[in-house]
Amino acid sequence: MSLSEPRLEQRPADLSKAAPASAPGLDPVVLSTRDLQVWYGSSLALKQISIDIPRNKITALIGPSGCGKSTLLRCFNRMNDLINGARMAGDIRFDGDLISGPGIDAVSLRRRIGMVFQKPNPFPKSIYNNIAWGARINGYRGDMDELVERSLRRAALWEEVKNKIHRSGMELSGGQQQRLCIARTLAVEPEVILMDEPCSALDPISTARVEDLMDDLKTDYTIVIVTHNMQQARRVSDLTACLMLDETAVDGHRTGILAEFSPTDLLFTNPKDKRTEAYITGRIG
Ligand SMILES: Nc1ncnc2c1ncn2[C@@H]1O[C@H](COP(=O)(O)OP(=O)(O)OP(=O)(O)O)[C@@H](O)[C@H]1O
Repeated sequence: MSLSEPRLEQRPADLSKAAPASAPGLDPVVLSTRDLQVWYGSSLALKQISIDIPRNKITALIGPSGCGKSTLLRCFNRMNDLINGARMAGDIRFDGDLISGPGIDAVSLRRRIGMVFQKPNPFPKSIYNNIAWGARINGYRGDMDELVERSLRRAALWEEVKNKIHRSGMELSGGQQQRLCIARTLAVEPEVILMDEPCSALDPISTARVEDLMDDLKTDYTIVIVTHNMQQARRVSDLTACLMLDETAVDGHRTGILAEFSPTDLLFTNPKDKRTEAYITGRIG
């Protein structure tokens, strides 16, 4: 199936139920959902998620396993369209434009909302071509050498690879591969970078490099990161959304809900929601 052919079925949003979990403050909102629901087959994976993601901030999504963090992340650039049986209801807006409806060009959406995955996944190509390939496909007509260098510099990798730019990207360490994947994402000049547990396969030193890089990137990009690591959420994010499993679900399905969305300092020191408190103190696993 072509990436540009959305498979998700649409149902109208019941906006009356949607109480947005807005980011406090005056930051402009770049991504928002209203009463977002996602099913896999007949199983409701996410229930009534209404959230406003602010621009040029790092927003962390935390919560117990299976509460729908990755599902929510994938909604933002329509990656769930690629999953058989996935469907959603509700609104998702990007820069105010509805992106959850039919007829969305998912390829150009994913150019503007890039994604970095848990396991570094460089192409089996040279470091240079890992950057240049996507840019060429996207019709880049500028100076390719300059784009490759700029992207690698922006991802804090240039100094480590500048003398072996035509060697395979697969020869790099795991942490370097992840920064190469970030450089590849940056090369198509997205506005938002979605990161799904980007450090879970990395050692502590590589993790620290990626975290430093994220902090640097937020001046130009909005970042949404899924992490299991609460210390990481505390270290890197400005805001944290805590998803939990819906205790009222009676059909045995695991359904995720948004328990709390707050500035990270506040969420970890003075959580408003009892379930958030139970999760961050380790009483819910
Ligand atoms: N491709 C899929 N097909 C069917 N069900 C899925 C699929 N992906 C996720 N699910 C289900 O949706 C629910 C949410 O999964 P998701 O991976 O989004 O949660 P998560 O919070 O990111 O989990 P984890 O922390 O374990 O990675 C789970 O019950 C999961 O089994």
